[in-house]
Amino acid sequence: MTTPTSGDPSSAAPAAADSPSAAARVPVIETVALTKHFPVRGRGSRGKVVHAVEGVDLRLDAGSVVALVGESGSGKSTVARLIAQLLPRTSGDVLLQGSSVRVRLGRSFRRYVRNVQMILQDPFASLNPVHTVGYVLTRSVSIHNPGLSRAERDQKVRGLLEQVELRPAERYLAKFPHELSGGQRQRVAIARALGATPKALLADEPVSMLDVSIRIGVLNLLQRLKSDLDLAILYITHDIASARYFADETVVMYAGQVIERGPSEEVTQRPRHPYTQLLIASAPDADQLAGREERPAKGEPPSLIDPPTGCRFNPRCPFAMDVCRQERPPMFELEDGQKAACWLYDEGRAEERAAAFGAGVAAGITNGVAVA
Ligand SMILES: Nc1ncnc2c1ncn2[C@@H]1O[C@H](COP(=O)(O)OP(=O)(O)OP(=O)(O)O)[C@@H](O)[C@H]1O
Repeated sequence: MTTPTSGDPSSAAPAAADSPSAAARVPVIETVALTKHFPVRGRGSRGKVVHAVEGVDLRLDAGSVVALVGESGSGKSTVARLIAQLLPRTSGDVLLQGSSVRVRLGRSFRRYVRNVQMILQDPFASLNPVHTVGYVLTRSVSIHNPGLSRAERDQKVRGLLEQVELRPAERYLAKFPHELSGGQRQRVAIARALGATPKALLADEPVSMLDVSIRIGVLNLLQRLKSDLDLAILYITHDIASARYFADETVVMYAGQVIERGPSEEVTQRPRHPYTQLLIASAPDADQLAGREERPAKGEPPSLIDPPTGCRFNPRCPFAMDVCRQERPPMFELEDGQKAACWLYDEGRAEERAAAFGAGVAAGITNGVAVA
C-alpha cells in the first residue's frame, strides 16, 4: 500500500496511534508545517534565505520518545529551538496541548518553559562553573515553584537528585560542576529541567559529548523518566542507531525536510528512503552504542540557500529518476506505520523504478529499496 499523504499531523505518530485512545489524545507538543528561513547576510545576498526547516510536522505524546535524526545541518536543532520559542518561526505552527503558541519574552515565555524544557548537548557549558549543584537546583525549583516553603524546596531539590540517580543527594549538593564527571553533569542538567515539572523535554544531542561508555546510562535514565513522569521527549541525534534503542518513533530529516518516519524498529531495521539507507550504512551498530567509530555518509548535503528542485536528495541518490529532479515527493504511506517521501514508492512508476534500480546497482548500491 503506497498512499501519498501530505502534512497530516494526526498521523505523525504511528506508535501512539496504534490504540484508539492514544490517537484521540491531545499531543503534548505538535508542530504543523513548521518552517524557518534565515536571511542571508552579506554583499550580494539580498533577498536570499537559508531554507533551514520546511514543512515539518511532529507530534510528541506523553510517555513517548520521538527521535529526530539527520546529518549535521539538516535542521534538527532549529526545529528544537522553534519549539522552545527561542526563535520566531517563518510559518507553520507550534501547539502546546492543542493551543497555538507564539511567545518571546516575559511571563508567557516563563509559563511556556515551565512546560517545555531543553537539555543541551554540552553539560560543561550549560552549568555555570561558579555555582554548586545545590544552588543550581534550588534556583530552578524556586523559579518554577514560587509558593514552596524552604523545607519543601529543599526536599524537592533532594528528590530531583534522587530522580536522576545521584545518590545520596547530600553527597552532590555542595559540589561544583568541575568536581563532577560529564555524565553526572548531564544528570544535574536533567534534574534542573525537571525542577520545572515539565510535560516535554527537548533533548538536543544529550549524550553525544559524553564518554561512549556512559551514554547508555543517561539514555536509560531519560527512558525511565519518560515512563515514570509521563514525559514527551524529543530526542535529537545524528546517530540513528541510538534512535532504535531509545525512541518509539523515528523521524529522519534531510536538508530541512522530513523524508522518512515511522516506528523506530521499522525505520532503523527496514529503512525505505535511500537517504535513510545511506545513514544506516554509515552508522555504528545499535548494539555497539559504546563502540565503533561512525563513518560519514557519502556525498555532500546540498546548499540550503539554493536547494535542488524536486527531491533535495536527488543529486546524491543512486536511484534518482526524472521526476525526482522536477517534483518534490509527497509522503507515501507504506506498511506498519512507515512513511517515506520518495518517488520510488509511487505505484504508477514501475518502469521508471525498474530502470532506476538498474542504475543504482550499477553505481554499487546493492541493498536496494524494498518497494511495497
Ligand atoms: N541563526 C542562523 N542564521 C543563519 N543560518 C542558520 C542559523 N542557525 C542555523 N542556520 C543554518 O540552518 C541550517 C540548519 O542548522 P541546524 O543547526 O538546525 O542543523 P542540525 O541538523 O541541528 O545540525 P547540527 O547537528 O550540526 O547541530 C544550517 O544550514 C545552518 O547553517
